[in-house]
Amino acid sequence: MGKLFSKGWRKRDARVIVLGLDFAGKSTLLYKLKSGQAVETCPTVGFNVESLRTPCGISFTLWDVGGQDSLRASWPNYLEDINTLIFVLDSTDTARLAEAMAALEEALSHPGMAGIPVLLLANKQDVPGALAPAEGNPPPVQQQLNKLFTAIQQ
Ligand SMILES: Nc1nc2c(ncn2[C@@H]2O[C@H](COP(=O)(O)OP(=O)(O)OP(=O)(O)O)[C@@H](O)[C@H]2O)c(=O)[nH]1
Ligand SMILES: [Mg+2]
Repeated sequence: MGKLFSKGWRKRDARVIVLGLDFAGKSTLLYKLKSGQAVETCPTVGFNVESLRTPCGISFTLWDVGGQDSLRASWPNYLEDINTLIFVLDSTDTARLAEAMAALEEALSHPGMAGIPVLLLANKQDVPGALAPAEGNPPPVQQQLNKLFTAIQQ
């Protein structure tokens, strides 16, 4: 341990990346976690980043990356050396569910994602008509995920 410190080693905060299609609610989540309040957002061009600390004292850096179609080509750049991926899904946007799953699949195929925990956040559950996590038989989101994880394991 002494050797590590003498070489200038320092524990860095966990790096958490938030991805998802445009309008999914990523920036809203970031600023809600940062300030505890709902803030008005604009579409993100590039990224927003904030340092956060959990109530039990764990520090982490949350990177919120723009989700517009034209920005998704840059996502791989954010997936190097990360600790967790949060993928935000707009549960009201059934028309783009397949597109969201394809974007998640693409992100998961990045070599840096091997062994990295992923949280899929089904956002906007307050909106009437939002896809519920257990809706349908099997639920549409679960169905898409099953397909996705089967494809990844092959
Ligand atoms: N009803 C409801 N609206 C939400 C929720 N989360 C976000 N929104 C709204 O969804 C819209 C888009 O939110 P953003 O946080 O800007 O979306 P984003 O994922 O950052 O979008 P990009 O930056 O374009 O990738 C805004 O009008 C938010 O107020 C939620 O949980 N419920
Ligand atoms: Mg945003």
